[in-house]
Amino acid sequence: MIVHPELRRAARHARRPLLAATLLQGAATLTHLAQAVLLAVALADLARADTGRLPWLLAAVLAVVAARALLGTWQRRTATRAGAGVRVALRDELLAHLGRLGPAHLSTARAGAVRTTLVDGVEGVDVYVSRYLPQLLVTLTVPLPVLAVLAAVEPVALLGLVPALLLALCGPRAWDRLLAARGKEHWDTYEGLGADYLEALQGMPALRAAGAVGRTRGRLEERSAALHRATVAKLRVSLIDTGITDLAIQGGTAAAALLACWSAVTGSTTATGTYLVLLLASECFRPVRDLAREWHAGYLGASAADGLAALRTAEPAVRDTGTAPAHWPGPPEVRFENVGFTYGDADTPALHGVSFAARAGRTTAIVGPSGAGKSTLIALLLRHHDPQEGRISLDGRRTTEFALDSLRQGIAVVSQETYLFPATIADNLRLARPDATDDALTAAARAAGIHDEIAALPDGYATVLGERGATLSGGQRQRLALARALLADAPVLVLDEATSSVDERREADIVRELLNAAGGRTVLVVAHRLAAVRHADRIVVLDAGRLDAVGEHTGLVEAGGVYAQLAAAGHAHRGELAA
Ligand SMILES: Nc1ncnc2c1ncn2[C@@H]1O[C@H](COP(=O)(O)OP(=O)(O)OP(=O)(O)O)[C@@H](O)[C@H]1O
Repeated sequence: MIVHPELRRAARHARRPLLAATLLQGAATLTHLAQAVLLAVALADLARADTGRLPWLLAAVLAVVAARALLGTWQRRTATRAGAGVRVALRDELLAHLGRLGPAHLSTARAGAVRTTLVDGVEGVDVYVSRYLPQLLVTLTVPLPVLAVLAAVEPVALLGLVPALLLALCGPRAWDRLLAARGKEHWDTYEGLGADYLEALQGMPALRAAGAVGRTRGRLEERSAALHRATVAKLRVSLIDTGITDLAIQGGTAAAALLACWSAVTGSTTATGTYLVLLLASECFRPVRDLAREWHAGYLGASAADGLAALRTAEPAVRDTGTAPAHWPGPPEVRFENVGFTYGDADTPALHGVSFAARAGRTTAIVGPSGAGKSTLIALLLRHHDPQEGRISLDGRRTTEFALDSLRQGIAVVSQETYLFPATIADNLRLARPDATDDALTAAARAAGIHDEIAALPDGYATVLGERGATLSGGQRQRLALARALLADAPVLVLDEATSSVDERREADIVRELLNAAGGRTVLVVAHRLAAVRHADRIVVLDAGRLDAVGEHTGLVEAGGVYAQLAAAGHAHRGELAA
């Protein structure tokens, strides 16, 4: 008997169709009982050589069989609807929660494992709800009225049936804990294997470059073998479960038959009573047999239940308690005041006492050596985390006061990692604004310096991109992502290493064009290469999590601090490349 609080909770999403499916299942089971009663009466008549009622009885049996076929079809349809309802509601709920968890969650959880839970885990719950649960409810209720009928006909038959029923239903419970542990082990291995495969596929270029494809294949084979072992271990325990149930069913039916025969021999029961006991004894166990048949369906859902519960109850890194809409009359000023932040159990803070303002409608560049805290600053602005010290505000209002969705919609981000979906270029652009006109698409693409290349493609904006935008070069993908951000028309635009895949001269041009196109927005540009930021209205220099300086290009170079070192390193690098 497989029950899990998470599965009970999921079933609530489709209470009505589930109730209907259970009632129909019960009705279909009752047709077996009716059939048994009719056949018992017919056999008793035959034994007495009384054939007067026989045609009617046989016609009634046929009607019952037809009714069962109808009820069965109706039940399957209703159960499928219940399962689909649960599946859709559960996925909606989990996806909405994943949205609240944000990218911070995926920096600790493995994407492949989350995918397995969302796809296979939810499918498992669907099957549990649509097949196992109705049968479980029927199994717990139907044998009781059958036993009551048998008690009226031949009470002595209960001596064989009741202990056997109790053994069939309660015996396997002794193994429940072990079975649950094996199920969890199996699910964890399955989830891990899914994550391994996804990471191996996504990281194939890096694995090839490092000559590690063979080693990875070996590891995946080991993981597959571990999954096989977990499956066999699970099946071994389940065989004990099935064995006990079968033993009880066979033993109970045989005992009831023997007792019925004994009653017939001693003459304490009528012929009809004896046939009734013989046929109903078997029907008494039918729901238990049917439940055993659906066991696998139930087990799949139960194995996934812990993973689903973990994902559903995962705590987001930030609380969405703000209510203010992120709408401003003009582009807002973004202000960081004494911001301090330390990741999880890191020893040193990623940011410490950082204060500066990105002026409204202007471009502010954030530069600094690797690990200086630039990306962390942007993550805090987007509230992927909240700072432990200080405050970040937009036009004087703390980021925590805005509704999270609204805040994130108000800030368009183009990061180093662009994601393009396997769809047309136009569809990828319209992700940002579904109602954008073709002219708006072209204008954004022009500003991002990608229009001419799109127009030169045989299908232009209707070109279908490969998986993760694979049919475009890295630089083209980044510029397409830039166009998408421009189209979003958010008052704040963040370019986080957004042009790092573009060559340096092109980068400076694109950034200049972009800043023209982004006119009227507050822009924050994070870049390694200073060519991309030298024309910014203001440059913020970070070093090891602290603010080193704020100024504009010439002044900062003359001041001779970290910025001047970065500029010198850039010159040296260009020199090396030219040599
Ligand atoms: N998810 C994380 N968990 C723990 N520490 C982190 C995490 N992300 C960044 N850090 C640490 O925080 C510090 C700042 O990192 P951050 O990525 O913000 O720097 P950055 O200036 O953007 O670097 P880069 O230019 O190399 O991208 C670094 O010491 C880094 O190791």
